[in-house]
Amino acid sequence: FVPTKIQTQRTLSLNAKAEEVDCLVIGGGISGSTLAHNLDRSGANILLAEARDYLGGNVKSHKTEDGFIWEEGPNSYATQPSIVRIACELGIEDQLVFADESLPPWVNHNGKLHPLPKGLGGKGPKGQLELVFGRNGVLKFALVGDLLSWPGRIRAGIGAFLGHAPPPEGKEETIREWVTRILGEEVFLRCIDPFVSGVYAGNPETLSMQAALPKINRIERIAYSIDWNKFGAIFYGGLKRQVELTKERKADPPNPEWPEFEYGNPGSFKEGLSTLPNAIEKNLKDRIRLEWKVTKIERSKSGEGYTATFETPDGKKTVNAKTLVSTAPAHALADVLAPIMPESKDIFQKIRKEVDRIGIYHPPVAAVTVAYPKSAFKDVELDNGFGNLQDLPGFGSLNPRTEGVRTLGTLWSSSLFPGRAPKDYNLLLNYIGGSRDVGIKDLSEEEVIAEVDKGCRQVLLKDDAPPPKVLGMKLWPTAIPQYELGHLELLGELEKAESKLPGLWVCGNYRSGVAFPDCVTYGYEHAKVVKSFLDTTSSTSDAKEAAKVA
Ligand SMILES: Cc1cc2nc3c(=O)[nH]c(=O)nc-3n(C[C@H](O)[C@H](O)[C@H](O)COP(=O)(O)OP(=O)(O)OC[C@H]3O[C@@H](n4cnc5c(N)ncnc54)[C@H](O)[C@@H]3O)c2cc1C
Ligand SMILES: C=Cc1c2[nH]c(c1C)Cc1[nH]c(c(CCC(=O)O)c1C)Cc1[nH]c(c(C)c1CCC(=O)O)Cc1[nH]c(c(C)c1C=C)C2
Repeated sequence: FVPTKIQTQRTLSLNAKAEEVDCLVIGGGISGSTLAHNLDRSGANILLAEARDYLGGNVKSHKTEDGFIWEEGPNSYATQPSIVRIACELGIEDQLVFADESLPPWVNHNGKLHPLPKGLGGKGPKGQLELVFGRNGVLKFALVGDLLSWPGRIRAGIGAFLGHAPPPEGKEETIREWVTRILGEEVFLRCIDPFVSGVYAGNPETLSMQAALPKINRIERIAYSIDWNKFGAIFYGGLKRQVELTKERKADPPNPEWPEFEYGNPGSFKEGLSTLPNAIEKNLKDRIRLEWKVTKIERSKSGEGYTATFETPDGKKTVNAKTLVSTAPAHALADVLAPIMPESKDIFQKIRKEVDRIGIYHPPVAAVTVAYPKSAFKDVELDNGFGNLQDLPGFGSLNPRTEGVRTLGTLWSSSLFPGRAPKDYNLLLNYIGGSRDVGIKDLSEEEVIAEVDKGCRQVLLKDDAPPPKVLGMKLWPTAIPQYELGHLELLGELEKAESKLPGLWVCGNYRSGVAFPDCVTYGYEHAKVVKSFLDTTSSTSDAKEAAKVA
């Protein structure tokens, strides 16, 4: 119990210190920091508040004295114009590095590595037909090296070209249901299952096809919209999607002064991905509040805008903001938003029977970086003329869940970008855990590293390889949001609740896409939305003031 008088005094002293801003951005990951950067450039008076003591969220790069550069979270991005644009604005364009796009991702099948087809990240085996879908939704026509058996290829060919069962009416499909319906079980197990691990660390039996891989799902909808489920219907959908992509690119072409880049090419910065948030931090300086954790968001007492309360190393702080954007993860929000958005608990803590979850699930993933001498790698020639495994010619390797390797996948970091390891070493970033292996969070660091070392030996190393040089092991307890069945419905509810709160937006990678470039593009696009809102409301209040004076 606090006597009313003291309570009032405390409120007054808090109010006396409250900062006033045009836009308060909560969460300093890639979404929040790029949004703050763009708003600041537009002339808005902003504040960026982040719970941790650095900007970047799950992006964190390291450099060691003995010449390794490694990442605790994401390793690369598939290049989009938004990344090149922001790098130029921040003066870090000379730090951009792009990998050789012909480096394929490999899939481990029956103890042998097979290049993953073009469109799922790789260039694919030359001169062969593919039969899978690219992430951007473009259907490629190729048969995949010897990753698929002949019956598997025939089944996929029939499904793609001659016809398949129509989508079930009124029922949302999982990724597994969608792929097996169209292309068959083998394509699912050998191509799509590892691909889903390599993006969501997820479970294709609970991920929603429509929500998690929307561009691919759209191809089928386009094909069905022309009611032509015969030879070439999906082919037509793929072509139509390709035309749409070309139009999108032509509508917003890259600035000719920017460094040249290829859409979708894997990229980073010379000293790692943290170069981006570090440059934003340097630019925004006193507009950033680190170790500020938001605990409550309310309507401002004035009735205009919002008041956010933070726990900080200097005690409780409040900020009054005309507009407020949250980019904090979904699991951090239910209580914080409750005073202003009564629906928030229903949305962010919803019991979702269809997938046996509460709210939007973020599974644990451990990122373990290890290095082995090049001589420790198997001396075997890889398929399709890519060279010897000792040179690690590729993006990385993925382990389908049927292969008995606990590690989901290994990025061949020193092959992707030059200068990441001393010349006698190969640097490997392993991801282990995810929706289908949540037990990872209960292991000790040593146990996780031992599992990763075992996986590297199963796939890449000679029997007598020395123990690894361990550079880092980071457990992300809530790593990547899962776009599972019911996700789009949940986002619909959020949109409805948000529409009742003008000038407040609840955003993040659970809404605008999980990829690093999606977050950078979001920061660019959403700044326009906020700025336009600020401009409209300030011209309305100017008009009101003018009317009063008159
Ligand atoms: C292990 C891993 C590997 C990945 N690999 C890749 C990859 O190779 N390529 C790729 O494109 N993408 C990759 N991703 C995905 C991509 O990195 C993320 O989706 C992206 O970085 C998310 O950025 P964000 O700003 O939306 O969220 P976050 O990075 O989660 O940022 C949200 C921020 O909000 C802060 N916050 C939380 N609660 C509060 C609070 N109460 N008050 C204030 N602040 C709060 C957090 O501290 C955090 O900094 C990977 C992700 C992970 C986890
Ligand atoms: C095996 C586990 C994981 C690997 N990466 C991730 C996990 C969980 C996380 C991740 N990787 C990418 C994204 C963004 C996806 C997107 O929508 O673009 C996320 C969330 C990027 C990515 N991963 C692979 C490809 C081909 C791409 C796109 C290209 C790029 O960003 O440069 C495949 C892949 N992922 C992993 C490996 C080992 C691998 C292929 C060999 C690791």
